[in-house]
Amino acid sequence: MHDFLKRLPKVELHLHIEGSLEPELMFALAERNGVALPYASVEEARAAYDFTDLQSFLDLYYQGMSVLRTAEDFHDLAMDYFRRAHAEGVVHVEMHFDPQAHRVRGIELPVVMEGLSLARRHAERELGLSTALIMAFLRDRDASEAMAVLEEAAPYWEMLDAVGLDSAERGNPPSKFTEVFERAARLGIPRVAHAGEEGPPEYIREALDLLDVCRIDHGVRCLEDPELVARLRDEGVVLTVCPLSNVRLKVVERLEAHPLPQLLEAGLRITLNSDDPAYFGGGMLDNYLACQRAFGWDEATFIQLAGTAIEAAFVSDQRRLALRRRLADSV
Ligand code: HPA
Ligand SMILES: [Zn+2]
Repeated sequence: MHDFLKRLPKVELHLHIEGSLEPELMFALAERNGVALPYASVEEARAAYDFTDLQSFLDLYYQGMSVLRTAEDFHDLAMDYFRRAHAEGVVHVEMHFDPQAHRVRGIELPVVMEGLSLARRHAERELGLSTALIMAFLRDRDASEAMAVLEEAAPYWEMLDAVGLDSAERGNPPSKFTEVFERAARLGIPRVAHAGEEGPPEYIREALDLLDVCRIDHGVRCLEDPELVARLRDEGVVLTVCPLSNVRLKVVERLEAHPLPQLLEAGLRITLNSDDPAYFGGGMLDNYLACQRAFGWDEATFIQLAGTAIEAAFVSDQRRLALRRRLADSV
């Protein structure tokens, strides 16, 4: 099964590129940029990744990215991840990035865009890995700031495959960002949002009704609301589920207790993703393998999951056909 899951062409729809920063690269960039870290060693950093909830993770996540200062840093960050992903059979990556988390530390959007854009071109050329870019707004900051970032991104609108919504969910409902997402819609930019990770099912409804999203990131708490589940199924809304993330952030107690089997049983369109692989104990292959161990899924189930991700990806018709063919050829 390991060989099959490694070979399976996997498409990742939910990844925070800043959350792919492994402690080794964090230390290398800290040295390159003269940034002090609160850890004495790579091992100490890893040992600190012991989270009680989403906020306890976000505190370390925002601290970790302090080493990212130049376009080269962002390029190296993304290429480091793309190489690892490619090595484990990932063929397409859609990455969220958090411009506000960089702007508050004096790193402006053009620096981030230059580094990530270069890495995307390198990944395509060197690895045959296609990528998409999702500019995320931090929901625990003001909507006016998100709007300002969207306007500031005008030179890059055509490079954005979508805008997203992440960071601390509780107390920050999607409705806070209705105007920002309406503006993105008028610009023709697709929309996704984190909802129903720690927040209630109502946030998933709001994301659909007010933000007009085409995918829900996480969404696992939908099961608390049978009517919502029926709607998600009828409308074919794709959920980007992150199994190891949910365990590490204590959304579920352990993977065996994760509602993934119920979500599939309910007829929902489910995908598997790594979220923040450097912090949550593994990348795409680790997530697939962990699900195999926890749920005993057969090959057909993984082919279905990988296929759903291909159908929901922000890719051209031509690329989607190529990905479908890769999937068919791999099994
Ligand atoms: O898992 C997450 N949830 C919400 N916001 C995030 N930002 C990075 N990772 C996450
Ligand atoms: Zn996420």
